[in-house]
Amino acid sequence: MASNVLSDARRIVVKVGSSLVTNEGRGLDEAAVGEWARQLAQLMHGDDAPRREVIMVSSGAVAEGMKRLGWAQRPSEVHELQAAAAVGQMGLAQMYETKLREQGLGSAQVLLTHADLADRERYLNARATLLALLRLGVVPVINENDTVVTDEIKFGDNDTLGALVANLVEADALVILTDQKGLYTADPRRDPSAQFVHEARAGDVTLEAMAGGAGSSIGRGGMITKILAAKRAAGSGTSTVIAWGREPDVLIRLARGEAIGTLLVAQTPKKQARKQWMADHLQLQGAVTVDAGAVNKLLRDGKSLLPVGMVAVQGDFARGDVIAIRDAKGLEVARGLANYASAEARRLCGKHSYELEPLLGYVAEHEMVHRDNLVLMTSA
Ligand SMILES: Nc1ncnc2c1ncn2[C@@H]1O[C@H](COP(=O)(O)OP(=O)(O)O)[C@@H](O)[C@H]1O
Ligand SMILES: N[C@@H](CCC(=O)OP(=O)(O)O)C(=O)O
Repeated sequence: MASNVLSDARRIVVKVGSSLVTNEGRGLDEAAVGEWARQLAQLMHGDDAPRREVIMVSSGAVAEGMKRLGWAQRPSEVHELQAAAAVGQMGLAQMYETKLREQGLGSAQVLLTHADLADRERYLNARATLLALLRLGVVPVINENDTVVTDEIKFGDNDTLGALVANLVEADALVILTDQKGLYTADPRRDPSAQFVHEARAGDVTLEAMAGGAGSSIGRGGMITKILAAKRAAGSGTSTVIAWGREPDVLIRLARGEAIGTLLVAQTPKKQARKQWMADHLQLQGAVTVDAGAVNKLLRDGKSLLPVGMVAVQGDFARGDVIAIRDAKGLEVARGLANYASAEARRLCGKHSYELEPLLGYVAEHEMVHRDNLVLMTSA
């Protein structure tokens, strides 16, 4: 049904997991990376098909660092993990550089944190740099900047990072290569009767119930983060394929339209880029709780959020920060740029527009969040 998703894709993000890259933690799998590099070269310079732009998102720094440091057990101490990532990332970068160069391709290492993408200026900077690299025919090889991340600024897993990168560059497809053939109705390591899922809609909540955590001690996210990544990527119109990284010619065959792996088709309308940026914030500075009338105005009428509909304010945020808008049950119905800082917002709860100036001594805007700066996170 949707076999043209990959064959039509011009800009592709390929994410590879730790267990593939490091041979289940035994050490960098140069042959596998060499294989992907060969396929990338064919996709990028192929004579038989339109040329593609490819970005790699590669895990494996922690697993490779542990191997190089002689650690059998994943450390629980965060700075040890970060040290392992710093050691392993050297090996990863070196290997990609060598294997891509053997294919006549340039490569570039890009290490990101969530804080880089949450800040609008740095986000636009990262986007411009990645697009410049693609124009130059260079393959960006991206990983999380594990050495400096704290809980507040981390993506957590590279499936999420892959989706955010796909949104950042408005990729046509996200290919997640892993150690399984794709998604099964249950974790095939635990349930031998699990059925293979060939195709589904990205964002279908029934998929989340099928997907479990990581099957090995090497991977981080497991299948659930891949399913959620597909849902996230669908926001920018990106469809996702989850496939086995050792499938012969996997990338080339996918690009030819062959149905391998699990295809998760993006069907949600593409969000405007700036709204997608807001939707992709993994951590927010704060939130406002609004009444049922305000929820209706936002979801059904596409209106701005006015202070009169606000009931409570949570967190500590500044004007211009992205904040969540929650209903009385705590469900995030929308998010957007705050026109007032949290201290002022607390004073504005339930107030009509004509009350704002006497209360504050000035009026910046009548809306707490203007509809142009607002993205819905749920449907009516
Ligand atoms: N429904 C499912 N279908 C396929 N794999 C699943 C499912 N639920 C859990 N898994 C597990 O997810 C693992 C892949 O995730 P992970 O180990 O994080 O890999 P990667 O390092 O490639 O990101 C598989 O090896 C499998 O055991
Ligand atoms: N940034 C980490 C990747 C963590 C991660 O998400 O791993 P995986 O589930 O194998 O994709 C690393 O390079 O070790």
